[in-house]
Amino acid sequence: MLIDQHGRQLTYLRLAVTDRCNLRCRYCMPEEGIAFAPREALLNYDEILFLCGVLAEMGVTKVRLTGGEPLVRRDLPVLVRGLGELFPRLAMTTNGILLPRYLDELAAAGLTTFNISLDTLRPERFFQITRRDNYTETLAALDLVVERGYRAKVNVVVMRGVNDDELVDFVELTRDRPLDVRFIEAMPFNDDDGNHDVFLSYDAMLRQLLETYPTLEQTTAQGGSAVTFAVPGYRGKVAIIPAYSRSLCGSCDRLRLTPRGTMLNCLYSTQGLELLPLLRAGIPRDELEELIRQYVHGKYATGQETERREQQGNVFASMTSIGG
Ligand SMILES: Nc1nc2c(ncn2[C@@H]2O[C@H](COP(=O)(O)OP(=O)(O)OP(=O)(O)O)[C@@H](O)[C@H]2O)c(=O)[nH]1
Ligand SMILES: C[S@@+](CC[C@H](N)C(=O)[O-])C[C@H]1O[C@@H](n2cnc3c(N)ncnc32)[C@H](O)[C@@H]1O
Ligand code: SF4
Ligand code: SF4
Repeated sequence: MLIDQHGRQLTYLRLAVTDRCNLRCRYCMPEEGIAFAPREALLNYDEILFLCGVLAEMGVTKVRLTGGEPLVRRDLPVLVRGLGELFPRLAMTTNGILLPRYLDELAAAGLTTFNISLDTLRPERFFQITRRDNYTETLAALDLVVERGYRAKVNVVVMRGVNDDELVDFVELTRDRPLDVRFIEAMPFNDDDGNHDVFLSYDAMLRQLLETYPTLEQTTAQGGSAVTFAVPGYRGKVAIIPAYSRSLCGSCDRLRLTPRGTMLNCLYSTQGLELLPLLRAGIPRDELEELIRQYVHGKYATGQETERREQQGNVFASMTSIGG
């Protein structure tokens, strides 16, 4: 089992398979992109599956594919088939653009839970936020996933003065559809990303929701990445993710693997365990397991503590290097 020094068991791996993306969301990546990893700097599928086999034996039961945009990595369904043999729970976070093309193959491989990122329901605003013109495709992906009966969540990064006038429109999506709409705090990850300027806190979002929906009920105890609510009578749920406030760290069960093969024990970690060179040097499995065990054990109590102890200046050019 993977247990940290605070007694939390880590059972959930967020696997970022690429740092590339077909969008350029302003809160995530600079317009010109970043210095993307060349192919040889990425973990290949054999390496990913080997590592995942080790982690499955150490108690990881759930994997979420993320990125960058996971669906731009070539032959992704091949990887998903391999992961499907290792883990009972497989999920993906995606911008949806390529999802209709791969949905059947992914579902056959065991992937039936999709978090789709969509920050606005207005086409012209979609272009302003993502710098690309794919509103129709993203919406079509969401419709398709719901129509096929798969579990779907909609991720909305809320930005003050940009899309914070759309919270009610998003909640209304849950009236007749079994969707979770999740409002996410915009997380600053370096000094230049502009996310401080548009930040709207968990508390401010909740206040805004209660003005229109005074009967909003909290439906979960705190846990996972979100606090979940429901409007009585609506089919779906509404949630808020305190990505920056970090109020849910006490029950954190997450471990991350970056596209370049670095293990991170927190979203706010910058000094991870670099596994790619170790794998390529042929590290014996028992030594690898011991290193992972020690690294996980050192996980700090909160994201704030991780940030305080580890971050030195602008380390990440983009959220795509971490996977969110
Ligand atoms: N602070 C913090 N934020 C997180 C963490 N995991 C996810 N988030 C935030 O939540 C956003 C949405 O994450 P998703 O990729 O949809 O995954 P998830 O919320 O873990 O999804 P579930 O498995 O459905 O709970 C991310 O972009 C982050 O901003 C976490 O461990 N810590
Ligand atoms: C990095 S993306 C990768 C997966 C996929 N490309 C997508 O957008 O769904 C994962 C999640 O992180 C969120 N995200 C990216 N940058 C963020 C930021 N600065 N603050 C909060 N969430 C962010 C995205 O909205 C998305 O829901
Ligand atoms: S949030 Fe997702 S879709 Fe948007 S740029 Fe980042 S990786 Fe791409
Ligand atoms: S900030 Fe770090 S410790 Fe807190 S929930 Fe996120 S990954 Fe876990």
